[in-house]
Amino acid sequence: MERNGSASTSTSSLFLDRVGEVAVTLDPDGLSWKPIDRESSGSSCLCMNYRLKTENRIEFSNVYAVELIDWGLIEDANRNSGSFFSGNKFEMYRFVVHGFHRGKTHGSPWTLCEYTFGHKDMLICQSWVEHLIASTNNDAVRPKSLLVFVHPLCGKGNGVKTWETVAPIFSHAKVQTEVTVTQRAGHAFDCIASLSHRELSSFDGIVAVGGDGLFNEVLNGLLSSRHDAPFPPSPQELDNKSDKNCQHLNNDISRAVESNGLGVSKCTTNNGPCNADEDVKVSFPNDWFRVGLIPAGSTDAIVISTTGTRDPVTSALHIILGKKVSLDIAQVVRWKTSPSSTEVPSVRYAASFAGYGFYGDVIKESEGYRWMGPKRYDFAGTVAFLKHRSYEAKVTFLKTEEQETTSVMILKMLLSILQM
Ligand SMILES: Nc1ncnc2c1ncn2[C@@H]1O[C@H](COP(=O)(O)OP(=O)(O)OP(=O)(O)O)[C@@H](O)[C@H]1O
Repeated sequence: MERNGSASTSTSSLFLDRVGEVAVTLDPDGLSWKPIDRESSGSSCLCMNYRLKTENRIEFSNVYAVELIDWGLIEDANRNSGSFFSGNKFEMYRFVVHGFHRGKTHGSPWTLCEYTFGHKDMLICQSWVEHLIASTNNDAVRPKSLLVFVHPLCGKGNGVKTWETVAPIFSHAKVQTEVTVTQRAGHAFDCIASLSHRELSSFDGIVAVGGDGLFNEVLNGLLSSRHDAPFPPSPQELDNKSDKNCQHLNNDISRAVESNGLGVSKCTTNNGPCNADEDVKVSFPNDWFRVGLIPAGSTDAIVISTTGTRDPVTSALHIILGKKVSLDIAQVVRWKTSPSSTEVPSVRYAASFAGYGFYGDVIKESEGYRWMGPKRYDFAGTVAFLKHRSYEAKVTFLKTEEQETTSVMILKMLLSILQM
């Protein structure tokens, strides 16, 4: 690798698979190469008097892995033409730059690409790999170890196949994955809920390969015992208190959330959580643990509202690059029905929607028709509709301390429309 005039740029002559010999240049933002056509120069191969053809380039922000691979073949674009590439000269040390092309708009899928470079000197290949890894790796944001749950029956039954398609992307990027193929509904929930804080903190995140239902299990498994915020006031409390008292209640809740330290894991280092078992407590939300979703379900509403496309490769790349997107989570609390009951309320979390009444019936009904694939929702919806049940609900809400926000105004308008 030769340094050019500028300290931040280096150039070497390497071989690029299916192209031939190229002059490769590394700059602060990416890697470019220009084919070297020695034949047309009519000079010896020691001379760098080459003709420049079209230039090619990949930005580091579009590289997800760089790997040194075995000694092996590099093909010339023109391998039957009897050019400088012949016989054993095809064999050399090689490294691969794994990248991708981003879609032009949000919601277009990202497509994979890879470039295999070679050189007869292994040290030169090694030096390129080291430089490229140093330029592309952002240890602070990329996950290193992930727990993966695959739902084999999701969508059209392609969960395992979907994982097999994206698994090589994780392995090229040296992201370790511990994979569980679910055996039953609730399997992922049970596994995650039963992990100790220490076990959970040994992973950078959890990935669901499936649909919204599996993601929901992952979310609930994570939050069921680790989101220790106080409960919102019960309907009874709301009924019994005046508006003013409710305001106090609301303030109490906010204070309790703050004093619980919600939002920070209690023991963290710059690189994430520390590992002294008794001191580790993983609580949510926090800014290091990730939850990812590789779409393979029937509706994939969560993926559509995040990456914008139902493409497993695009989601895998977002996860590997450590891309973050905030997701609103609703906490749904079902209160005890008898005033004397000492049972704690049952709590669930929802990421895409929480349904009561008709929606609940549709989902329950649709489970029996899973063999229909996504069409089961239309069928179950029609059946639930024809049953013509009615559902009772009362909606109450607390005002925030600030003046009424637009959303509260809209909610009020909606409520008054419903009451008409
Ligand atoms: N091995 C399994 N066998 C049966 N049910 C499972 C299994 N693993 C997970 N489940 C349950 O199946 C439900 C639906 O799964 P998932 O959301 O992955 O697929 P989907 O229903 O096809 O997609 P979507 O939710 O996007 O419509 C989940 O709520 C989950 O609890």
